[in-house]
Amino acid sequence: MAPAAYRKLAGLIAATFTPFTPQGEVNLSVIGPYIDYLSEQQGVKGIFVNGTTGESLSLTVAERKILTEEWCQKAKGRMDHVIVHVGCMSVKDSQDLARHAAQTGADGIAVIAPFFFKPRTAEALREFMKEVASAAPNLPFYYYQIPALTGVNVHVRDVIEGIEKLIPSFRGVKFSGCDLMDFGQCVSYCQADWSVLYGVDEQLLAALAMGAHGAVGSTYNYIGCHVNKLLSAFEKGDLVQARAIQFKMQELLSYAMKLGFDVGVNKQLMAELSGLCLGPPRLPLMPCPHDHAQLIVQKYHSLFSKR
Ligand SMILES: CC(=O)N[C@H](C=O)[C@@H](O)[C@H](O)[C@H](O)CO
Ligand SMILES: CC(=O)C(=O)O
Repeated sequence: MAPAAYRKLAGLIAATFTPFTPQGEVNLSVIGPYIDYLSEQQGVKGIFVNGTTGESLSLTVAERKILTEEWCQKAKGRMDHVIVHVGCMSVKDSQDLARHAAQTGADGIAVIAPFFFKPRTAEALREFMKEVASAAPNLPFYYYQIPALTGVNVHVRDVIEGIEKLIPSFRGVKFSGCDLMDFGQCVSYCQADWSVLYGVDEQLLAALAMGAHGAVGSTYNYIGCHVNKLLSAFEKGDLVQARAIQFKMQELLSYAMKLGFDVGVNKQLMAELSGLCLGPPRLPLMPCPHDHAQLIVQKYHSLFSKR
């Protein structure tokens, strides 16, 4: 049964960073200003919290809960969607987080595949997700495929086969892989109220051509305003303009990747561009040296003139 307030996910969704104090504790006070920044400076109206970018697998369950509460509360009336990632290695922890997200008023939940004991088949993965979804049966549920990090490479098209019968709250996929054939097959299979969202920011345009309904990614935290222009150019059929923006994103990211680009560097980049105090990443990620982030900031400004 679809919840009364269900709105199909679309457009740009920023995968948020988790703010820490300089000592490495969760810093809730940054979340209000963070939402202001996304909404006012980037024109971003959706957030995906406690995901990869949010270092969720390095957080405790208790930390994930207080973060969910703060993001949901501060997003009220400001964001169209708050999706909470609740994936854990333990199905019990995931259920606990799913239940909590429902009580907190999240608009949806997502899970990655567990990756210590990996599901070896689509069926095992579906069963895991069914258990999690059943703890929050009225909350839209999304599968989050990110094979580069989980090592779970089951085709998403196989995962979603008949999934609506097993998980009535299933509403789509966040696809952070590069296999555009699998992606296209998901779009082609998906039901009218599902969303298939793409998560490899540097090749979003290809996924839009394949029918993506929207995008979830880390870079929309700081290039959301430009990528919104990419989306409208694509909608108008102006591929030349859409490509020009995509190529700039690619230039920024390939430059960053050559220097070394992980969530710690990405977090520092966001901090420098937004002025928000996001603090260091948590171990095993290492803090990003200031001059490293500065080089990427300079590249950003040379590619995207300030608005
Ligand atoms: C591995 C990873 O973090 N993927 C993110 C989303 O899933 C992306 O948003 C990337 O950060 C982005 O595409 C830059 O490579
Ligand atoms: C990028 C993304 O979606 C995540 O951080 O989970």
